[in-house]
Amino acid sequence: MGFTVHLPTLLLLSVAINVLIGGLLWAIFRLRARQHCFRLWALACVAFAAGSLLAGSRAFIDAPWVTVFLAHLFLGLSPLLVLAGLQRFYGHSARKTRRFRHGLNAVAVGYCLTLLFAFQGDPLNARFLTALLSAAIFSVAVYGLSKLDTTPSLPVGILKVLFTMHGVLMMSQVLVIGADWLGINQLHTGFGLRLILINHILLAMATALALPLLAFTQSEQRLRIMAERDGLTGLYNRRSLFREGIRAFDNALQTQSPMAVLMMDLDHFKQINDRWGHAAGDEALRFVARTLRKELRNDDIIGRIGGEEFTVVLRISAEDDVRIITRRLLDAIANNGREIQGLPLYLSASIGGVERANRHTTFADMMIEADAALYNAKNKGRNRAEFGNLTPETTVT
Ligand SMILES: Nc1nc2c(ncn2[C@@H]2O[C@H](COP(=O)(O)OP(=O)(O)OP(=O)(O)O)[C@@H](O)[C@H]2O)c(=O)[nH]1
Repeated sequence: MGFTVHLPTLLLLSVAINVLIGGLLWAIFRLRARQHCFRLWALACVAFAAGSLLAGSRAFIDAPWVTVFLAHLFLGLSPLLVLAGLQRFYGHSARKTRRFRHGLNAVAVGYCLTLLFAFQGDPLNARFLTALLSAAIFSVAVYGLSKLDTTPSLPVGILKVLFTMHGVLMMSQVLVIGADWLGINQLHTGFGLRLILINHILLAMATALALPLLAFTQSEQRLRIMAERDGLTGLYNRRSLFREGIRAFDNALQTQSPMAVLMMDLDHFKQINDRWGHAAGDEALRFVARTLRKELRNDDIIGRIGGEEFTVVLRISAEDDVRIITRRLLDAIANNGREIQGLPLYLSASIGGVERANRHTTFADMMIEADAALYNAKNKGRNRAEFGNLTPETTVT
């Protein structure tokens, strides 16, 4: 049983879908504080739809300037606009952006001029050029995406696959036409190109759908980060620190493994704010967050649970000595926090620590004890650590 696709139907479907997605992207552009990548992607969809429509009307209109030249102008412009949108979306530095935009403008003008001189009414010439340009653009896009160290990774992965397929398809088109010109084509050129065109239309639709997905997953992730993280330091906020702490506690309880909680409070922080201003205080808080990240392991849970109050949940092993870790933290803060951004802040902190023991039935029990130990450390003169009850019979070994 032969498989046939009615090309005009597919073409019309692609035009309709691209116009619809273009409209959706334009609406996102209007809604999202005029984020320009969406306008560029909307225009890319419309350019693709216009190009497809003009190219498809070749059967009815005998005007190569419209059905070949103009059609391919739109079809070539479409991937350029997608690339320009991606560049805007990931927002590089102003200088890089300017250079990139000049580069894209130069490629667009070069493409128009080459098309103008080369097409000579022959659709194959125009297809060859557009395919060559598209293959190059998709390769640049894949290269750019793979250089990005960004999340969410799923839509980026989808786009990379789609762009790679686009690139390979466009290169096949170049090769099929090239082979035909050289007279070494074993395939029926019309059939080969038709197959490529069908795949290209399907891929263009998939790409148009993947672009809003990229945007929505990114904003969803931003919202999650805003809900979970402390805006000033990027550490866990109070709520997520408790959530992660409870998870770690339950896990340690189940596996009967040790863990520790450290509650840290900066000393005389009010004086720093009063003397050097709130901005210097904020900088000091960021410095403490950086220090904690640097001194602790990646799987330790670090949060800012109040103004100048931090909490760390340590997943320790039996060999780890919490006192040594705690001393290291206090020393790092006191030694490196003498001067922050040229200001003599002389930061120091106090820590209340506790190791999980059989008397703890919940994470909150550990937090209460750590808090009491912190209170103790403050009372005993600050810049020191005090620990909860660590008697051998109650401590997990
Ligand atoms: N810059 C800055 N200051 C903050 C922030 N959150 C809380 N603070 C300040 O932190 C200070 C905390 O002061 P206190 O609770 O009196 O504690 P302290 O001065 O550190 O004294 P001790 O803890 O007893 O050593 C207050 O002045 C708050 O305004 C913040 O996000 N940024």
